[in-house]
Amino acid sequence: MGRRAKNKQAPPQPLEPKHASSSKASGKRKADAALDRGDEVNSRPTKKAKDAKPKAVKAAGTSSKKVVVKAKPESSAKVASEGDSSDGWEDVDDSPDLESETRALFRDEDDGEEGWTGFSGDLADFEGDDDDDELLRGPVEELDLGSDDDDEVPVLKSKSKKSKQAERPKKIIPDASSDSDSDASEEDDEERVTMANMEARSRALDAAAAAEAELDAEELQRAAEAGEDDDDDDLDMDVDGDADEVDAEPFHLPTAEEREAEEKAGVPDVLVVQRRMRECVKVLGKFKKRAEKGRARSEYISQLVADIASYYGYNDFLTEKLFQLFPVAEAIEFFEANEVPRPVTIRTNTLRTRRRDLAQTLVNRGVNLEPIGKWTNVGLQVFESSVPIGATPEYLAGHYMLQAASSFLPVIALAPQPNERVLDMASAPGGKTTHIAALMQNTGVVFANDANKARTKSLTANVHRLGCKNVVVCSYDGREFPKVMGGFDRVLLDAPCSGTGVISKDTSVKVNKSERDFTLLAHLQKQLILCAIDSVSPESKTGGYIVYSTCSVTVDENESVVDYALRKRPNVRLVDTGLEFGREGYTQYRGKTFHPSVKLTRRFYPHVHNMDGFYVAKFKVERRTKATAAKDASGDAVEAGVAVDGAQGISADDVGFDSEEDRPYIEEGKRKQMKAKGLRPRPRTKAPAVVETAA
Ligand SMILES: C[S@@+](CC[C@H](N)C(=O)[O-])C[C@H]1O[C@@H](n2cnc3c(N)ncnc32)[C@H](O)[C@@H]1O
Repeated sequence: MGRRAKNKQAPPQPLEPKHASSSKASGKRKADAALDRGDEVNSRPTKKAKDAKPKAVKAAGTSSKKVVVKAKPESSAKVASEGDSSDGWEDVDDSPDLESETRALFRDEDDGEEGWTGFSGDLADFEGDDDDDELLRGPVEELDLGSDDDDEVPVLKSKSKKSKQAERPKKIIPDASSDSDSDASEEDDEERVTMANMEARSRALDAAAAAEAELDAEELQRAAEAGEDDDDDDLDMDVDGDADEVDAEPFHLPTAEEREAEEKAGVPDVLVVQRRMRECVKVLGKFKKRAEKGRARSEYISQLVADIASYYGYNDFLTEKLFQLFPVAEAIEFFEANEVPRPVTIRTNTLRTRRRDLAQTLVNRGVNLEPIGKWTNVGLQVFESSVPIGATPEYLAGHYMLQAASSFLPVIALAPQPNERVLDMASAPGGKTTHIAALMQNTGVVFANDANKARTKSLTANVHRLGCKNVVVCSYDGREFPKVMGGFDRVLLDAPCSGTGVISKDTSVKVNKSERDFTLLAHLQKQLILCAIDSVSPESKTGGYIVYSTCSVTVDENESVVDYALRKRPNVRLVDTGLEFGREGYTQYRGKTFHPSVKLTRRFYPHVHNMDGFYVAKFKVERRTKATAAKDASGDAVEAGVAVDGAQGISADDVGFDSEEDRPYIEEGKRKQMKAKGLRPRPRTKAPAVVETAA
C-alpha cells in the first residue's frame, strides 16, 4: 500500500467558507466564541492557499520561518515521498470510513468553492529541531472517541466573519501600534506577537522596561534638582510623549462624592471610563507633574482599580491583586491581554509521529500552522483551520495533543529521562503526563495521579489515545505521598491553582475568586510541595528533581510557596529551569523578601509572552546531611532523620506542617476522605475549608 493514503487523502475544502452561517451548524463551542471576539494575535497573517488571495493578509515572506501553502499538490506528493517511513499513517488514513468521516467534518465548516491546495512549504521548518522526534512506534492504539472532555477542543474557522475585536474599544494605553494609520499595515502585522517572535519580543520588552526605568530615575533626579517649578510647563503629554488630547477638557479626578453619585447612577459610560483609565495611568506615570493639586496618588490608584474592575468585569479583590503585580501601564496591558484568546497550539505526540509529518498532514487538511518557536521541537501553532482541530483522524489517533504552549514549559524543565520513575502528582487530564511519557520514549514508569477520580477518566483516555504504555494512573490526595509511594527520580507538581493565568480561557475566574480561596489554595500548595519533595529520591542516579508549576500569576501561589519549601526543606535548592525565556521570579514583593535563588524561577505572562500566565520552579533534592537536619531543627521544620526517599514512616507531622495552623485543613481532608468512602463525618463546628481548583 505504501504511501497511498498520504497522497490520496480526501481533498480538504477551501479555506474560505461560502456561507458564514455554516459555522452555526458546528455548534457554538467555547473556542469559537473566543475567536469570534476577535483575536489580534490570531488575526496575524496566515499561511493561506496562494489562490485564495486573502485581501487583508500581509504579503508572504515577512518571516523566513513561514510555511507557505501553495496550490501545488505535486510538491506535496514530493514531500511525502521524501519523508521517512511512517507506517502508522496507513492505519489511519487508508480507512474509507475515516476518509468520508473527514470529508463530512470538512463540510461542517466549509462549503468549498475551490479545489485542494497542497503544501509546498519548506520542510526545513519542521526539520531543524526534530532530531529527537521519534519514529512512529507500534500500531495505532484502539481509539477512544469522545472521552477527552477536559481537552479543550477549539474549532478554528476561516475568518470570514467580522472580528469583534474591531468592536472593542481602542487600547487604553495607546502605543505605536495603536496609531490608526497603521492598523491594517504590514508593519502592524509585523508588530504582532507570534509564538515564534515572542521570545525576542519578550527580551526587547524587558530591555525597554529597564531603559524606561533608568530614564524615569534620571528624570526624577532632574526634577528633584530643578525643584517643583516645572509643574508649570506641563504640556499634557501622554505617557508616550504624544501631545494628544491637548485640546480636550482637562482631566478631573472625581471626588468621593462624585464617585458615589456615579455608582448610584448605575453603569458608567464606557468612554468616560476609558478616558479616565488612560488619564489615571498618565498621571500615575508622572505624578508630580500631572496630578491635580491636593489629590493623593492613592486616590488615582483607587479610581483606576475601580475602573479596571468595572471595565474588564473583575471583582474588586482580584483586580487589586493582579494590578499590584505590575507597574501601572503594564497592568493595563495584562488586563487587555486577558481579553484576547491565546494562540491555539498543539503538541506532536512523538510516540506516534514526527512533527514535520504531522504538519504536512494537517496542512493537507487545510490547517494553517507553523512551528511554535525554537524552544520546542514538538509544538505547532495553528492559525486557522477549515476542520475541527480536535476531531481530525490524526487527533483521534493520538498524533497530537491540543495543549497550550505554556503547558510544555514545566515538562521541558522537568526533563524526564528514559527508564526513570516519575510522579505526576496532579495530572488530569494528562497533557503533561503524556508529554513526559513521550520524552521517556515509553520506557520507565510515570505514575499519573490526580485526587479527582472523575478527572482520571479523561486522563486515562488521553493516555490510551496517545499510546503511552509506561503510565500508571492512580487517584490519591497528593498529600498522601510519599506514604503511598516514594523514591521517584523526578516529580512534577502542576498544582491546583486559582487559574489567574488563564483568564482568557476561563473568565469566571474574574469574579469567583476571593481572598479565602487564595489562602486555602496557597495552603494546599504548600502541603503538596513538601510531599512532592519528600517523594523524590536524593539517591537518584539520573534525576532527583521536582518541578513546581501553576497556571496562576499570583505571588501567593508561586514564589511564596517555593520560598516556603526552601525554608521547610533545607535539603532542596532551586536550580535553573533550563527555559530560555520567561521573567525572573520575584525575590521581593510588597514587603516580603524571598530567598535570592527564587530569581531562578520563571514567570510567563499573556501580555509579554503571548501564552497563558504560568509559573515554573525547579528544585534539586539533595541527601539530608547532619547539617541540613540541624538546620531543620533550628527552624520550625521537620524532625531530623526523616527518611527522604521515604516510602515508609512519614506522617503529616514529618513533613513539617504547623499542625495547629493546619488542623482545620487536615480535618477537612479527613472529612472528604470519609465521605469518599461513604462514611458520614461528624458535623463541622466551623465553616468548611473548601478549595476550588482550576484545571
Ligand atoms: C492544574 S490541574 C493539572 C493539569 C495537568 N497537570 C495537565 O497537564 O493536564 C490540577 C489538578 O490537581 C488536581 N488536584 C486538586 N487537589 C489535589 C490534591 N490534593 N492532590 C492531587 N491532585 C489534586 C485537580 O483535580 C486537577 O486535575
